[in-house]
Amino acid sequence: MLRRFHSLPGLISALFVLLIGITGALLSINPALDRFRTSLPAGVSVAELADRVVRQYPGVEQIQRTPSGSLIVYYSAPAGPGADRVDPVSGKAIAPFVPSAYARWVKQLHRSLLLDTPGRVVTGITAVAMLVLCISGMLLLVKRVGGWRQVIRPLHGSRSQRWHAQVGRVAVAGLLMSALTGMTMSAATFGLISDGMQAEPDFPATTSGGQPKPVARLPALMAADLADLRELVFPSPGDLSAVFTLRTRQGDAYVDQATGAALSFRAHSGVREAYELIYQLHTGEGLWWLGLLLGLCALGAPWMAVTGAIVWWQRQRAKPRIAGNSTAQAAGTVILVGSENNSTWGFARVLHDALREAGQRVHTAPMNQFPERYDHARNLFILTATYGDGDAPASANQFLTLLDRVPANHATGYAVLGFGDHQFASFCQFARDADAALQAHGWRRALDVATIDRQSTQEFARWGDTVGALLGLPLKLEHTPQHPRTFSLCLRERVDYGLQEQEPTAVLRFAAVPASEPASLIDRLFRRNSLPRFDAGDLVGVVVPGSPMPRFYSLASSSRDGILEICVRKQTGGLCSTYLHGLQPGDCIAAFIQPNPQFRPASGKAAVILIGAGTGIGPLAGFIRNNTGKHPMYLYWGGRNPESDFLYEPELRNYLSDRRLTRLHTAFSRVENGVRVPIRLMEDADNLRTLIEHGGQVLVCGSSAMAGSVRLALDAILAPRNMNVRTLKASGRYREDVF
Ligand SMILES: Cc1cc2nc3c(=O)[nH]c(=O)nc-3n(C[C@H](O)[C@H](O)[C@H](O)COP(=O)(O)O)c2cc1C
Repeated sequence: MLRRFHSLPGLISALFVLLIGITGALLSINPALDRFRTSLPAGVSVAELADRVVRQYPGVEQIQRTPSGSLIVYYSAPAGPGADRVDPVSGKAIAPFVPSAYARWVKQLHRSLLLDTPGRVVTGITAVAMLVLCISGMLLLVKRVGGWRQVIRPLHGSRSQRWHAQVGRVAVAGLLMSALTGMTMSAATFGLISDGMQAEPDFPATTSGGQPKPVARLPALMAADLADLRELVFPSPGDLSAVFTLRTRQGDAYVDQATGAALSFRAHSGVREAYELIYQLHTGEGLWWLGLLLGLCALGAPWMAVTGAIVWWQRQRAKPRIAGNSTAQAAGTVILVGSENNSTWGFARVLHDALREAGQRVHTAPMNQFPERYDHARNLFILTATYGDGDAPASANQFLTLLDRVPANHATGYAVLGFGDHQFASFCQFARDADAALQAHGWRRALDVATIDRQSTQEFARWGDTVGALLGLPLKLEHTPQHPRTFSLCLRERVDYGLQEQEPTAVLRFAAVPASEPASLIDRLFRRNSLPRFDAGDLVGVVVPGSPMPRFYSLASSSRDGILEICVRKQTGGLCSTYLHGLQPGDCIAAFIQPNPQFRPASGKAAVILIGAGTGIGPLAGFIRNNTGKHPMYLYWGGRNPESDFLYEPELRNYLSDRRLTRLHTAFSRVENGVRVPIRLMEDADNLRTLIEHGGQVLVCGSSAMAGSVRLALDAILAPRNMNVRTLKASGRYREDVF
């Protein structure tokens, strides 16, 4: 919803935002140029200046001071009227004042797109759109990084996404100010609000009518400081009843040319002063440095418009395409999909097409778009993946809440198909939860919940047969999933552990270029052959030759480290771990990155408690390596034997000495009086309780059995403070990467 609120006004106004941003940036240079062309002497009165000007220009009609300090004299001379920029010290001409046609054109383009009133309406609306974009963009960013405190953290996502958000968070303050002030100025132009400019002083009913005094001796002009001057209009020569019009920062007055008295004076109203401040904050006039800052921010606007459009386009292209999708109301069958990385959509599309071929009207949508009404639906199929430790994937994270709002339809029979991986303890847990919730809400179950392990083509085809039998249709569901485009990784280095314990474990470090071929200058310049962007805690999908299913490993490095590092234990009969353990430096593999953004240490001063066992140390070591800010980090790690499988031992010692790691607690099980991680946690219970009470975050990585016993230990540790793992999880302070 928030994203739509951001992208819709963004797409509609992109062209205008682009134009107004560029012209705004160009205009922002003028106050600075103006400021550096003139410097006003201090302590000079308007009378002194007027006197100097009159000496040089006997036919002076008006002296104007621009907000940036330039003095313009308008005069009449025998050769005709003219205007000069003058030196305030001598009153002499610096140069003829010829307003730049180019600057005027840019200003008109900025204000009205050269279209007069309709153009002004459009620029006013664009200012409103910019305001909406700034606010919604900021909220989206906060949501994406996981809170206001995290907004300055490095960003993830595609290059355009990162650049869009990167520039956005720098420019947002300036753009917000320009949008707000621009909106106010537009509203004043159309008379929707007052700018306070209408209030003129009353024209004096009578004047002294005496002989004019020299301008240098007129008290009202002597009392006015040049720094406050806006405009001085001279009386027509020879007209004894005429007066000077003096406009200053404080207000406007008429001045008797014989006595020099201010005949009437009207101070500027609060509204006018506010409007002038808004004008200044928008244009930077009189505040050249602000003008330049706003100009830089305004340059961000076209950048945001272009990158925003690219991000939108990429998202559209990535959206699963479902041909012949009926509306929810018209459809006889509804398919709802819960997916994080889109592979479940491929299965849903096959089911959708097969049902359509069998003559059904089918509506397929994400689970988060659970329609409130289906008038004709007799079948509801839910195909969903599971993430985290039994949690909902992104496109289904609202489903259980939505279920409370949608009344059960007894004419509709439902069937849930879960997609998951048996390596995870909570295999297809979210599918089971969705099934249980539907039943609890009174929906009619047509088929028992079924599960698909690792996107198995055969299991899906078998489920298709069951569905076909249920519907009385000849359904043939054939789908072989495609994994994302892979890139090549070549092994640079390996460090072997665990041989003594018959538990071979290796830290494998890969680079994008084979070790034998150093990257060429061209490659380096264009980042060819470089690693894609990833962070410690993300996953790498390794594709074993001849196996259709990739295997995932948690990353122990970030792409900034220049290597891709994983920690792999050789499993008995494990296809991928055997393949990886067989690699020698120089050997290359095919792989792809799967982001896992929720498994990250929070920024800030609160402690990060890292808990792991075995190869679970991988991402945790990566987090510590990146902790260059030396935030408090505590590691509790369990292995078998310190002699043979103390993974990352030298690195951890270095991290302790340079304070990237605050404290290390190890637990070895295959030594005399061996212990496991939960025991170490219990021994350090007081400290852990205090750290967590003060906002500490817990990140756990390891086997599901270890994660289960860690949960139990922490529940016991936190019980005296009425806290538990469940509440920490709900507030995002307890994250697990479990295998
Ligand atoms: C980080 C991560 C966590 C996962 N957690 C679970 C889990 O707890 N239980 C499970 O059965 N499968 C889990 N899986 C496996 C996915 O549910 C499975 O690969 C699914 O087919 C992905 O579907 P999708 O591409 O549509 O998101 C996880 C996968 C990843 C990458």
